[in-house]
This record gives sequence, C-alpha cells and structure tokens, in this order.
Amino acid sequence: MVSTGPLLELDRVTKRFGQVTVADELSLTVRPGDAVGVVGPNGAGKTSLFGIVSGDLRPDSGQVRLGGRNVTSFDAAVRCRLGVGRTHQVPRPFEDMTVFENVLVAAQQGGGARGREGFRTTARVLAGTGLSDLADRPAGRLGLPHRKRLELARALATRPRLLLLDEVAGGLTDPEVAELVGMIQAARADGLAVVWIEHVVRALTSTVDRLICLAGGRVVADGLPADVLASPEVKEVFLGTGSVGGVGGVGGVPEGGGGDGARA
Ligand SMILES: Nc1ncnc2c1ncn2[C@@H]1O[C@H](COP(=O)(O)OP(=O)(O)OP(=O)(O)O)[C@@H](O)[C@H]1O
Repeated sequence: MVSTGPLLELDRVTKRFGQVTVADELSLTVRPGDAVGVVGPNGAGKTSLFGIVSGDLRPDSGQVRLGGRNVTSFDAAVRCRLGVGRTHQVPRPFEDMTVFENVLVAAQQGGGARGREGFRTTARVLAGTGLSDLADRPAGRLGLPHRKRLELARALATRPRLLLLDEVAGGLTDPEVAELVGMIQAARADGLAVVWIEHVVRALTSTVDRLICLAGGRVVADGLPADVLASPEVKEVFLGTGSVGGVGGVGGVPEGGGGDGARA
C-alpha cells in the first residue's frame, strides 16, 4: 500500500504490568522509509514498545494506527499481514527445521506468499542475508551470528513495510555487525521503514537518521542522533542508572557519539 501519511502512529498509549509502567501516554510517529533508533536503559520499555506495535501486547489505553488504520485490537498475525515485521532479542527459529524452511514458513505464514512466490521470496531473502549456503542446515545448529541473520531473514520474508529490529547486533563482533548493518541498509534502500532497538550505538548511528531515548515508558528525547546523544536528559537517564557503561554499552552517550564506548 502506498501511503504519504504516517506509517505508524502511537497515540497516548499506556501499558502497565502491575506496578510497572512500560508505556506511559506514549505518542510517536514513524513515516514510510524512516529509520529510527531506540535507546534507553534496561527496563525502559523498549521491547514492550515493539510488542505494542507488533500486536503481541495489547495496550491498556491509547491507539495504534498503521497507515492511518486503527489496529489496536488486531492480533500479531493480522498486523504482520499488514506489514509489521519484527525480530526478537533472542532469536526464535524453529530449531529442527532448516534455514530454508524457517524462512519459507515466514514468507508463507507471515507474508501470505503462495506457491512459487514463497520459494522466490525465500531464495531472495536468503541471498540478501548471506544465508544461501546454509539453506539446508537445521536452525538449531547455527551459531549466534547466523541465528541473528536468520532472525532478520524471517522478518524480511514477511515482506514488511515496517521492520522492528530488537538488538540484532548484540553479541556480534565488529565485522559481523558491519555485515548486518549492510543488510539493514539494503532493506532501507528497498523502502522499508526501520525501527531499531540497539545497545550497539555505533551500529545504530551509522544507519538511523533519528534517535528516540525511552525511560520509564516515556520518550525522553527524540531527534537527530547526535542531538539526542548529547542531550542532558539522555545523559541523566543513563548516568542515573549508576553506570553509563553498565546499561548495556551505551558508553559513548555522554561524549555525544557512541563511537568508542559503544559495545561491538
Ligand atoms: N509480560 C510481562 N510481565 C510483567 N512484566 C513485564 C513483562 N514484560 C516486560 N515486563 C517488565 O517491564 C519492564 C520493561 O521491560 P522491557 O523488556 O520492555 O524493557 P527494555 O527497555 O526492552 O529492557 P532491556 O534493555 O533490558 O531489554 C521491565 O521491568 C520488565 O521486567
């Protein structure tokens, strides 16, 4: 669907787990083709935000709109068909199925691909994520870098308009991160909007043109990455946790670049 309006809108969304508020009257907008990074200390509500957008979590109040349509009551499967693809922090492949089968299932079940279209999508996505040579390997036998790629491949196979990436670079080496960044940038070039939660700040800032900092389910800062990383509010949020490096490697934040201190 071609749309010139916002792709995703959260309108005063609130979600609580008992005493914990993971989204507190949260409002934000993502436009088609945007690339938005999300940072914030542990427990800020970042992954919960993805759950609210993907339909895995139902907000207590507020509205989620996709392409102007109110999807708040739609479940994750319907939202996936409407173009929301997501990866999980801990990859969740079908361990006994091959890499090819995992991606094919995503193309068919998530993307609604029929017949040959599913196979074509799978082959294209495997090539784009550098997994073609491992197509016949059971997912359970993949190491972390390839599991992360498979997680990305499964999300891409659903042919999303909005790609939600949850710490896809975590635990990878610098060259592995660079390869992954290349794949994400290729997805952007295809016109996908990307929202990327990541503690590896330098991977984020090489890709996104907007950064949001969350804390306590609220947006603390939203703007150009350099401005957000340099803002006193963001420094306070990270310093307030006791240790800048201790919040998962956003160690470059107070210096304004995330470069040297960021986790590889
Ligand atoms: N299903 C749930 N039931 C109860 N509490 C939850 C649930 N999901 C998340 N929480 C709590 O909500 C808070 C926010 O969690 P969330 O995973 O969204 O944070 P996060 O910013 O992604 O953190 P991290 O950087 O550690 O992944 C945490 O305190 C977490 O324990």
